[in-house]
Amino acid sequence: MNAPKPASPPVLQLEDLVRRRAGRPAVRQLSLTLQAGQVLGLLGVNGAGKSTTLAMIAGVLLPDSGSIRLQGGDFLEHPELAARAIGWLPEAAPLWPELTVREHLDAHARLRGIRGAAVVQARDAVLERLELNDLARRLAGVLSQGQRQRLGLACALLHRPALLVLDEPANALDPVQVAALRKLLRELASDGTAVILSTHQLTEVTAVCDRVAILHEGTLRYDAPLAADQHAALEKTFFDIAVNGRAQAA
Ligand SMILES: Nc1ncnc2c1ncn2[C@@H]1O[C@H](COP(=O)(O)OP(=O)(O)OP(=O)(O)O)[C@@H](O)[C@H]1O
Repeated sequence: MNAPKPASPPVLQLEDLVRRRAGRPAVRQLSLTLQAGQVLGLLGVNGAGKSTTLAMIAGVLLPDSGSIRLQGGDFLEHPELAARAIGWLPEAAPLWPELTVREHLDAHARLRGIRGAAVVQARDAVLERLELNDLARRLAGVLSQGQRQRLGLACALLHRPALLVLDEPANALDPVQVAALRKLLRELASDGTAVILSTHQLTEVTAVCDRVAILHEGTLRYDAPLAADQHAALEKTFFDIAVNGRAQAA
């Protein structure tokens, strides 16, 4: 008889993450696990610690203590794991104004270790997916905010990461592009990509996420699956935590 196949490790495991900023705790003892194909919405009021959490997951900010495992590997000991496994879109996509859209994608491909014909393949796929073909030769410095956001997302997706980390991804997008982003995230999730996104928009969470976590003053106060049609319940939980610091019984 064949031995049962071992289950894949979670895409992301945070254990007791702590990070102080400007001498004050920004994230406290944060633990959570994300599986392939899950879309987690990270909510919280301004200053709750969302961006700090995402920056630690993306590897651009070191935790003071705690551990981060990516696909089972210790990410803090092997930061190179992030280049392969993570696609990261910070709050404002970091772009070089003097490079074209296409040059950005080529540069990102090389940074991710993609070489030769695979560069063109990866670049063309995201140009198509993010509807950037018409802008391929345009300089990033003259793109509109929404177009910059789409280019940032294309850079994050280029190497088909196992985990996509998005800080306010719908910022500056028009309603047509918001709908396209929702569809894209659902498609990625059904292909097994894990997504963690922070947002202030509860509607974004109810539209695309199957799980929601709420941070308050750096502490994880809520983490639960989100079924369809739960917008009203989520709104109540969010405001309970934002105003009283904890969820009230239904
Ligand atoms: N660069 C920084 N230097 C010092 N303190 C910072 C810095 N960035 C954030 N902080 C502090 O860390 C805490 C958490 O901020 P963070 O940006 O993670 O929250 P957030 O939930 O993403 O907020 P927002 O919704 O406003 O973007 C806040 O108290 C903030 O003042």
